Amino acid sequence: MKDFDLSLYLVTDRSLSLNRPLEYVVEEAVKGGVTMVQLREKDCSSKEFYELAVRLKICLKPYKIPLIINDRLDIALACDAEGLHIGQEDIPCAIARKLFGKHKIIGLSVENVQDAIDANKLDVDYIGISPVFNTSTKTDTAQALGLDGIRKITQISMFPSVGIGGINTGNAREIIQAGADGISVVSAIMSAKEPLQAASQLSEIITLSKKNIDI
Ligand SMILES: Cc1ncc(COP(=O)(O)OP(=O)(O)O)c(N)n1
Ligand SMILES: Cc1ncsc1CCOP(=O)(O)O
Ligand SMILES: [Mg+2]
Repeated sequence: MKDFDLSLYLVTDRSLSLNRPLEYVVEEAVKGGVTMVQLREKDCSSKEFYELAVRLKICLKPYKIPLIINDRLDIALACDAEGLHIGQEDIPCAIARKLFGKHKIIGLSVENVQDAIDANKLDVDYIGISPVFNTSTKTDTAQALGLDGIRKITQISMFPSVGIGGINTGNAREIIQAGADGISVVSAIMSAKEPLQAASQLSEIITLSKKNIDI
């Protein structure tokens, strides 16, 4: 049984970390309640990506928080990450599964209802509903799905899900109420003045939303 909790999933972006070291922000976020971490690097060499992945793996190990690598199966294999996140234009899921192994976590982005129907035939462990809202963190996205998109996709998907895109303390509750198992955020934690506090606030909202308790 794969052991992972999608409740509060941090996706990194060093350009949004207010010049603080990546490990500092990630560790504070984990102390605040982040349950999964994805290393997402769009502009660095393979060497740097690999070195960052190894450092984050060491940083997360004492907390037993899974490290997921964005896009790059080679880096995920090289650092023995717990998981890989792929999108619709990335390496095909079947190939990733074959090379990465059945015990590893594979997440797939779904950008519309048809993607979610197609994903039901694939060997993935979770889906990222992407994007829920427009965001300046990633501009090459499909059309925003909104809360209605989350409702439709979670109803037909066999897999646990996170919403991603424009999520913060103001709308996290709605994401869970619409049917997602968790939220995935970049700027709400990476750019927070106090990442520990930001994660802790989001974590509390998710916990209460799952119990259907008013805040
Ligand atoms: C949890 C999660 N969901 C969706 C995405 C987006 O993946 P993708 O569509 O491949 O886009 P990039 O992140 O590679 O730009 C994600 N990274 N994580
Ligand atoms: C990586 C990614 N995939 C879809 S939207 C997005 C960025 C989300 O960033 P933010 O949480 O800052 O809106
Ligand atoms: Mg991708």
